[in-house]
Amino acid sequence: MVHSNIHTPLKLPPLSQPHLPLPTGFTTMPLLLARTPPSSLPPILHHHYNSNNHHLLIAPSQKRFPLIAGPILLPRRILASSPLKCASINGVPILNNPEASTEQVHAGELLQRIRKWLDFLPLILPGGRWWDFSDDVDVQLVAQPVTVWRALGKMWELVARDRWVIIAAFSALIVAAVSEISIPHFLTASIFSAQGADLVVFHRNVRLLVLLCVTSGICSGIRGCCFGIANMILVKRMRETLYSSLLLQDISFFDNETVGDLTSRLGADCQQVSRVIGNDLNLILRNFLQGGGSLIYLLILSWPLGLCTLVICSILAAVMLRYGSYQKKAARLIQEVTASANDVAQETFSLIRTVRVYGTEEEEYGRYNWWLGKLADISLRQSAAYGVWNFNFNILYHSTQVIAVLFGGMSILGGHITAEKLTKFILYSEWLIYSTWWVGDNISNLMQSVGASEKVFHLMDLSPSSQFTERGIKLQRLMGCIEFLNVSFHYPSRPTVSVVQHVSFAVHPGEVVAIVGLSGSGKSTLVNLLLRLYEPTNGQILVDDIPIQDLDIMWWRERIGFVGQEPKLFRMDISSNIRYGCRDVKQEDIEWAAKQAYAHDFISALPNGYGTLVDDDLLSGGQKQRIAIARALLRDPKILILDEATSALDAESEHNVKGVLRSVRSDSATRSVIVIAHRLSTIQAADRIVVMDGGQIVEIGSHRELLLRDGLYARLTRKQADAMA
Ligand SMILES: Nc1ncnc2c1ncn2[C@@H]1O[C@H](COP(=O)(O)OP(=O)(O)OP(=O)(O)O)[C@@H](O)[C@H]1O
Repeated sequence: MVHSNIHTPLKLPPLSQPHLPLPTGFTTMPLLLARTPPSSLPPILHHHYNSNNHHLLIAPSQKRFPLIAGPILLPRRILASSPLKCASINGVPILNNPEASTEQVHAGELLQRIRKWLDFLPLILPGGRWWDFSDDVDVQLVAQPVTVWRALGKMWELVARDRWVIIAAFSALIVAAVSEISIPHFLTASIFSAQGADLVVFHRNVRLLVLLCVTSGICSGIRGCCFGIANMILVKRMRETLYSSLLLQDISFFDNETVGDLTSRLGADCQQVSRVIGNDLNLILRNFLQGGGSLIYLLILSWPLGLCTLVICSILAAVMLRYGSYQKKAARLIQEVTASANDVAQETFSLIRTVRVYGTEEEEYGRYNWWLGKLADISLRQSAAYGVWNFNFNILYHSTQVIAVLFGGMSILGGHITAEKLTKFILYSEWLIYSTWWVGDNISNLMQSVGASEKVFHLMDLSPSSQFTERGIKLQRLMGCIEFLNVSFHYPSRPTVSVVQHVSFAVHPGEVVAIVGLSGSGKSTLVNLLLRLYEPTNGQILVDDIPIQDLDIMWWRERIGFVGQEPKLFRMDISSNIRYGCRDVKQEDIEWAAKQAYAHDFISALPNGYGTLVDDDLLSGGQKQRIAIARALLRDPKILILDEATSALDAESEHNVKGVLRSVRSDSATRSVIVIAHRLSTIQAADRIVVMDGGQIVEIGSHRELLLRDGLYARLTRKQADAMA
């Protein structure tokens, strides 16, 4: 009897969604399921999906494990050990056959396996689909492919300042290569002169041999050392250039990039590229010179034999080029997949508390493991390609030996060639083929490095944000008058969602203006625009009647004190955290700022006081806010922006801190303050309150005026009062 559970087709998650791990006991399922051709399965089916009632289990790749459609017989032991209740694949039911005997099941399994391998075989033949990376690695390759010449040109730009190292390295390389390639000639000549009892020639050859050995040894040492230095210079410059290029990007760039991905570019990708000069180019040139020298020597010795070897080497070169471009593609994918795996790890570790509290360690492991699987998948094909390449090399290498012995032997018998010449021929043909192999191997490594460099070069080439390149106005005296004039804005990453619409209001010098509104109404976005983290899409922001984009950005930001919603601390001591962004600050000033922010007492109670090393996790939310407030106050800013800056403080600390925010150190000056707060009780004393709703200003006035108007502000105040009651 056959039980079946037919369900509506399962909705498969899109490729970009996190991939859930297989439930326990299902790891072998894909192999067992491989039964019928994948006629009705869409290509995305190499994902597995797990919801409350369904388990959809699909082989990791349709291509390599040709899959299933139609009813599927599940062995009892799998059903027994699994949480499977019902299952279907694209609406096709998985059937459960509890009546099948163990022998039947085993025979079925064996048949399925044989069928699977038979299906699999044509795919792994040269040109088969198994080798193709295009349709089963769903990573986005953002960067345009880089040609080897362009990559080498970029690398040269980076090391050109220290060209003496490169020149020394190449000079040593040429001398060492010529010395090494001459050794077999004198070696053979010495042996045969000894055999011919020609003492003078023998001694001369031995002296030359010693000289060549010493020269090649010294030059190899210089070559290795200089290429190592060139490598170090290249990686250092590359990381410097990449890091500074990233630091100077617009904030919107970071909305689209992840931290894990960027750190992977700086780490793994730069390291991979570092091999280019020290290993790849060095060896390619050395072997190219030696191979070229051997070929000329062979053609001089015997041109028919030399031509035969040349033909074999040309075939080897053709295989090598194909292999090299395959490796380049694989390397490119490996870098992308590694970056994605890093991304997952970085996200998990930075949110480890959330992971622990929600007990999602297994899911996170599954997510990371999914990328590792992809990595292994690509590396597997890379290794297989290496095996095929080695196979070709071996065949071709031994063919030269056979040809040399066959034709050479016949020539000796015919008296056309001497035994000494044939020995030299075999030695040099071996050298030639090995050089070709090495050149091939190194070219493929070079291709891999170039493949890895694509995203790095793409990022290095990004122009810095115009904010850093344009010089703006520095005002003699800043009054602190800010005016938003019909400002509208949408985030570059969401061009269709207008976050701020036609906003107009002013903050006069010395005024405290509060911005309130429901969550997501655009309050922080207004602050982002004022800090010029983004530019308005419409309208203007004026500072003392000057458009904000005409001001020098560094000058402008130095005059603003900003405390954000969740202040972050650097992994430095507390003094350095407070001093962050301020130059020439004395310890007394730091302590003054800490006292103003009511942070001095708790800092003094720490084991090392102001010298205590902190990071983002070591202090409470309120303590971090107080340090951030001290940081802002230390600048004695003309404009102070507080975005929920006191939300984590207790009522007493908040009251105390609020008192000092308005006061400035220099008595003659005033400070304009913009406060964003959800706790409406904290902004009642503001000179004006701007009420936002859905990206628009709906009310402006003092606390009393707004209560009398009985609009959104009055409603929000009443609701908060009710909640407190
Ligand atoms: N970097 C960003 N990229 C795209 N959209 C964003 C970005 N930052 C914020 N948004 C969107 O802009 C809208 C307004 O966000 P904003 O942070 O300004 O609201 P808010 O009023 O400050 O909210 P809250 O009171 O919760 O802090 C929200 O819909 C948010 O999803």
